[in-house]
Amino acid sequence: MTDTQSRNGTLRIAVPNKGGLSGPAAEMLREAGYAQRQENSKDLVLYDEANGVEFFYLRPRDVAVYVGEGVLDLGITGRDIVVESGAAATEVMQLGFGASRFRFAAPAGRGLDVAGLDGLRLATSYPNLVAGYLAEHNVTARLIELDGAVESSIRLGIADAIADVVETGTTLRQAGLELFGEPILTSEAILITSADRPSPLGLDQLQRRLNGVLVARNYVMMDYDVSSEGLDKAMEITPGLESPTVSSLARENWYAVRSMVPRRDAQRVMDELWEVGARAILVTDIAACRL
Ligand SMILES: Nc1ncnc2c1ncn2[C@@H]1O[C@H](COP(=O)(O)OP(=O)(O)OP(=O)(O)O)[C@@H](O)[C@H]1O
Ligand SMILES: O=P(O)(O)OC[C@H]1O[C@H](OP(=O)(O)OP(=O)(O)O)[C@H](O)[C@@H]1O
Ligand SMILES: [Mg+2]
Repeated sequence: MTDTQSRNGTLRIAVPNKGGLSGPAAEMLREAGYAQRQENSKDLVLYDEANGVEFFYLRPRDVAVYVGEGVLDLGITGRDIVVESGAAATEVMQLGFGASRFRFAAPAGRGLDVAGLDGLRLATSYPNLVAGYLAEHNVTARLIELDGAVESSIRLGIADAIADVVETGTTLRQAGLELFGEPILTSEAILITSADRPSPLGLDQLQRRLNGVLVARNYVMMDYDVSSEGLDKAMEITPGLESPTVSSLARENWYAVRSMVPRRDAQRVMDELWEVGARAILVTDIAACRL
């Protein structure tokens, strides 16, 4: 069998081969128990026999095309890229990495707004996404399509404003630009499938695994001891996902409580538990879970 021939019953998943999404996508799949190619590998395809999944390493923009055409069952890429491609792809789940906003920017102090773009030159690598937004707002600008480093286009005199991916905003600031208008799109890495075909077999299991990774990343397990006086208040502080586990301790009127807590709240929750009399408060990472 050649690299790209279909294997019966195998789930075929497109994964970014390059760019900012490629490392985190592979890491997430690895954490979900799938085989992934080695870092810096140039492999185009990887067959994970144990899980019955075949991974195809493609350009992020092409991921949307292959999945939209129904050639591959599922794909991981950015929401902005999917919208730009116009592919017939449906978002199945958000993956919690690759977050960005797609925004307009112009030289700082120019005071431009979206209506003011009428008749101006607007540089972008996402012309379809921008054209759709401008049409909705009845604005006609001349789109200058560039491959990247769009922030330089104004200084170089080819454009008056830009529309581009913003993560930290550092690139914009360094180019002396400032944001204007509302975000055109809020993006992150997503799992997509064909809009025209039935859900592929195996999607549910993949989703459960990826969800498990998200929960393991975003939650910690918190254990503590508390006396009967503080128990109700403590349980209010740590309600858990469904309900905390409460077990009696050998010491009379004392309980051991176990509950999942959002990772980012862990320190605040520990302070609050301490205030209501909880002691021996322990936080542990969740290595994996299925909820
Ligand atoms: N700081 C960032 N810069 C660029 N893209 C980002 C950033 N943060 C998140 N993303 C997302 O990554 C995707 C862009 O991936 P893509 O591979 O096209 O570009 P890249 O990561 O900038 O790589 P390159 O430009 O080197 O090809 C988009 O979905 C975008 O929203
Ligand atoms: O808000 P920031 O954190 O500064 O990140 C956003 C910048 O990063 C990306 O550029 P990239 O490095 O991918 O180069 P490119 O423009 O050539 O794609 C993107 O196109 C922005 O320019
Ligand atoms: Mg880029």
